[in-house]
Amino acid sequence: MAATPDGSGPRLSEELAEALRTAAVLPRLLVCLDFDGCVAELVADAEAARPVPSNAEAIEALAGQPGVTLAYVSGRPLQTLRRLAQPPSGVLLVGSHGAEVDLSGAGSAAQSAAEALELTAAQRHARAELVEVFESLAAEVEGAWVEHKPAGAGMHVRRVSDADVGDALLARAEAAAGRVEGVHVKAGKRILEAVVVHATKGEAIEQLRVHISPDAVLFAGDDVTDEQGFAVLGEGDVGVKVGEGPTAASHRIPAPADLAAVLWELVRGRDV
Ligand SMILES: O=P(O)(O)OC[C@H]1O[C@H](O[C@H]2O[C@H](CO)[C@@H](O)[C@H](O)[C@H]2O)[C@H](O)[C@@H](O)[C@@H]1O
Repeated sequence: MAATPDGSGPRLSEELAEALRTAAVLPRLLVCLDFDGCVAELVADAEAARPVPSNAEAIEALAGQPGVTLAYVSGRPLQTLRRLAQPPSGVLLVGSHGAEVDLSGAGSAAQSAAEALELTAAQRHARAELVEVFESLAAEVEGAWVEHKPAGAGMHVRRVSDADVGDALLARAEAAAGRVEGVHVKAGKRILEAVVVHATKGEAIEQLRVHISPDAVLFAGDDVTDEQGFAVLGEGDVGVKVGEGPTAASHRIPAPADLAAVLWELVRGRDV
């Protein structure tokens, strides 16, 4: 059953509901959301990922609240994030784990080429080498594919039928990326990303905090890279880990379908 504006549907822990009610009444609230595995379910075809409909509805409602700023903080390239998430206007966008930022709040409206990530000659060279090496490794394993990203490349193995074969490919990709100068590696869910620009979700959230000056920050995410986001949260902030696994987040919900209940709790809290 999907979460609804009146609070029926999935139930949150009392601790999380209380933390949300406390945050909801503050004058300025910054709500940062990871995309894949948080707003959208994880799917085999990365291009098919879309917000869970009840999450999209709650995001629309929360984004329209005075004093609330919503931001997607994602590993997706900015343009892909905009196309797949279809954010309402006013929503800020952070892509490529923080390497790409759109603070215009233009929502899903198309942006100019001016926002393209600028790489140095050395970074361009390293990125090209990464893409080439990853493509040749992926060609050896059925189902593996390489996502070409502005700051690097991602080796995907979700479609590799044998998990051990996928894991072995991720290990080979990590070793190969380690041999390319200036490359940072990020492990994710059935993906190994290698990037030529240093950026973390923690730094991105701190940048948004300076930009917005909120009284509290909520960050929800599901992946290993989201832990750097949870790490920069402080007293009065709310961290929500989606799904299982170790986390520094103070609260947890079982799945992306439960995120709407979190967002509606904030909407209701601001209405009182
Ligand atoms: O920070 P996020 O918004 O969570 O983005 C992280 C990566 O998400 C995408 O990959 C993941 O989702 C895919 C679609 O569900 C799934 O097929 C894949 O296995 C996951 O790792 C995306 O493709 C990456 O570029 C993002 O960095």
